[in-house]
Amino acid sequence: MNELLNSLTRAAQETNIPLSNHHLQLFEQYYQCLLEGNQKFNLTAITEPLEVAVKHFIDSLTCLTAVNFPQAARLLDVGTGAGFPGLPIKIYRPDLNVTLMDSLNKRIVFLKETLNTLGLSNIQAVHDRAEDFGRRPADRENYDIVVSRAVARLAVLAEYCLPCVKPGGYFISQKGPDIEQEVQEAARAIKILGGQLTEVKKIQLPLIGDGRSLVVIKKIQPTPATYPRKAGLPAKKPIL
Ligand SMILES: C[S@@+](CC[C@H](N)C(=O)[O-])C[C@H]1O[C@@H](n2cnc3c(N)ncnc32)[C@H](O)[C@@H]1O
Repeated sequence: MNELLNSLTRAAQETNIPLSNHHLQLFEQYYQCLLEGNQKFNLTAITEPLEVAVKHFIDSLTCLTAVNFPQAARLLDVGTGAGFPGLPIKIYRPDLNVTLMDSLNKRIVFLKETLNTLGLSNIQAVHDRAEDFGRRPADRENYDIVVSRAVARLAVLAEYCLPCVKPGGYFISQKGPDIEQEVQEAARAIKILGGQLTEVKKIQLPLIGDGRSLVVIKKIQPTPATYPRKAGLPAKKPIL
């Protein structure tokens, strides 16, 4: 077995996320796309098989341990970059209807090529800014779950993501190990935008042991129509 599949299998066992041969085949294809795409699109500094298996693929799949993802749920990944965490989640759960969104078009071009290669259906890559996307009637409050990794501080990210979550749905923010201060700083934004902090789930990545946090926020009320504010404003003047 090659190094990627060997690492992925061991990491998945340790995390209690069983992977089928079909999953492994798709992850291997995705890895090849990442390596090839990296030369053209400059996608990620992480390219070693063990690191990609754990820090990209398994790290993405840990979102599935945060809340129940209902069958055929609509999932949005804000600032997906090279597809994390949305694409590994889709590989694992093909029943989900997934939208990968990013404001950088070259990442979307890469993702469209990759989705073609992997032959996945019910998944789309969309070029947009979160602030504009969240105001579109077709997308606003239309996702069961919104995920995001490494895009912005939580107070800013809440304004990017919560407007798209259906009331009753969840926003899962993937963060590093020391997140308490950032969560506190975002408390007002989360409340104003209609969210309620449910849990900060601590994760230890298998094989390498690095710590991560999943900040789980439930949407309990509709987001006021004034949010998200116009592009650039959430980052420039976060709700604090
Ligand atoms: C550091 S990368 C993280 C990519 C991926 N989520 C990951 O964890 O590997 C941040 C990504 O967020 C995107 N981004 C930043 N601000 C955004 C916004 N306002 N709307 C949509 N995408 C945004 C960037 O283009 C970039 O691809």
